[in-house]
Amino acid sequence: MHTLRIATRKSALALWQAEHVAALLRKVHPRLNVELVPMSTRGDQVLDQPLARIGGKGLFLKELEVAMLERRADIAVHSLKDMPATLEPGFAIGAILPRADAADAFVSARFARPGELPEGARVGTSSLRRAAQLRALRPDLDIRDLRGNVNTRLAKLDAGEYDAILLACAGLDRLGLGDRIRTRLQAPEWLPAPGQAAIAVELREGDMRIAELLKPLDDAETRIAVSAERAMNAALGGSCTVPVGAWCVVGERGLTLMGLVGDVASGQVIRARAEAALDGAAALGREVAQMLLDRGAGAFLGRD
Ligand SMILES: NCc1[nH]cc(CCC(=O)O)c1CC(=O)O
Repeated sequence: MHTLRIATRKSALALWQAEHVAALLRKVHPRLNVELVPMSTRGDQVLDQPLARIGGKGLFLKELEVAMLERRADIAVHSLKDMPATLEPGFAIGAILPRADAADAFVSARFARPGELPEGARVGTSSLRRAAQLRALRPDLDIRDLRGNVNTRLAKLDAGEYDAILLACAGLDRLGLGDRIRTRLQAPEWLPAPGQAAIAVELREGDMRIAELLKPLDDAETRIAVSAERAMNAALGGSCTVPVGAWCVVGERGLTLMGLVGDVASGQVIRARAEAALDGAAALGREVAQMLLDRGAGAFLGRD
């Protein structure tokens, strides 16, 4: 019997996502033996500095990719939003699972929505995108960095360090913590990160046997939506050190992509939106990126 090994980070959310992929693979390939290979990454170890400063998204992938190259694992499971715009050479995405709720969550014991927060209230988030959008809504708030996995962040809220925190709904829902969500912050007013709430399965490029095993897990609609969002992000420079939000709706007739670039310091947010046919995701992403640049987003991206 063949064994397929899944490299995963050790956080509760990462393990849930890897187990989810394992369960789906066992279901579509009943004779396949699927095992998890949990490991910790640089991104999990360095918790005392803002993510944007310590080198970005590749941090969460490196150890998992080394495991695949050394054949200690065959695939790796990631949150797509944590993956860089371009993968390391030799790796590819073999499947993108159907998307969960891509909204961000407003979590607080005392307040039901951002508008209810008293002046100067402390809000925790490690995401520049969330901080910029919140500042645009409420310039008076005291927005503070908040790192750590989902349970650590909730514990810091419960300990009274913050009046509210912002997280991804998908992560809370997956961990059975959806009842902590007071408001789901949704498009078009509030945009998620490109690829948020989608789970991606990475494999060694050219590994056709594994690619075939992964194919039944792929969701065409999610793949189209996130490719528009990621193309937009890539055209803007694709780094996680700038606040970029993107949300693509796949309708019967075509795609609608909304994008924004924000500035945490000034609380300014630049928005753009365009439509395209179902087969035009990548070009649509580049078009919305260009619209954002034409409206002055370059100044926020550190180039013009
Ligand atoms: N950056 C960590 C991370 N990566 C993916 C998710 C949520 C799950 C998802 O978007 O698929 C989270 C937690 C969060 O942002 O609150």
